[in-house]
Amino acid sequence: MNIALIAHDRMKDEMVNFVVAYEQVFKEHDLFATGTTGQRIMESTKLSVFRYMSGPYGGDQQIGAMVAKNEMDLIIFLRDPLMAQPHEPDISALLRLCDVQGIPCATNVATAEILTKALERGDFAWREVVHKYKSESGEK
Ligand SMILES: O=C(CO)COP(=O)(O)O
Repeated sequence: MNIALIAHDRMKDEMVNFVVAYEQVFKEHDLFATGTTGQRIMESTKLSVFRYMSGPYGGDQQIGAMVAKNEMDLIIFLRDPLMAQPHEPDISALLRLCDVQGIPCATNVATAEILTKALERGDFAWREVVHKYKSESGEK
């Protein structure tokens, strides 16, 4: 599965602690992140993370492009609910695209934990059908 990990600055410690706790689950998957979040995760784990640009410089939009193409299977996006972000339109756009494509998206750690346990249990197997269809149909 393709999984995106994104955290705003005041949420980054929480993200790192979460990913460390579930490293054994995440190591079975392809991980993507915005720039700084990905760097922090790689510094604290043995995981390899494909890093897009930092969020304010377009990273949310780059991940959004994958979501638009139905290539992302799960998003964990620990948003800061108490601080306005300069790139709020990009954040809203990413969340909107998750709803367009029906992609599970956790915006707090409690939801992230439930979705990660579901991932571990194999509840995301339905996404393999999407990947298979896309590769067989040549859909871009
Ligand atoms: O701003 C972000 C998401 O909106 C996160 O970006 P960084 O991971 O580069 O800090």
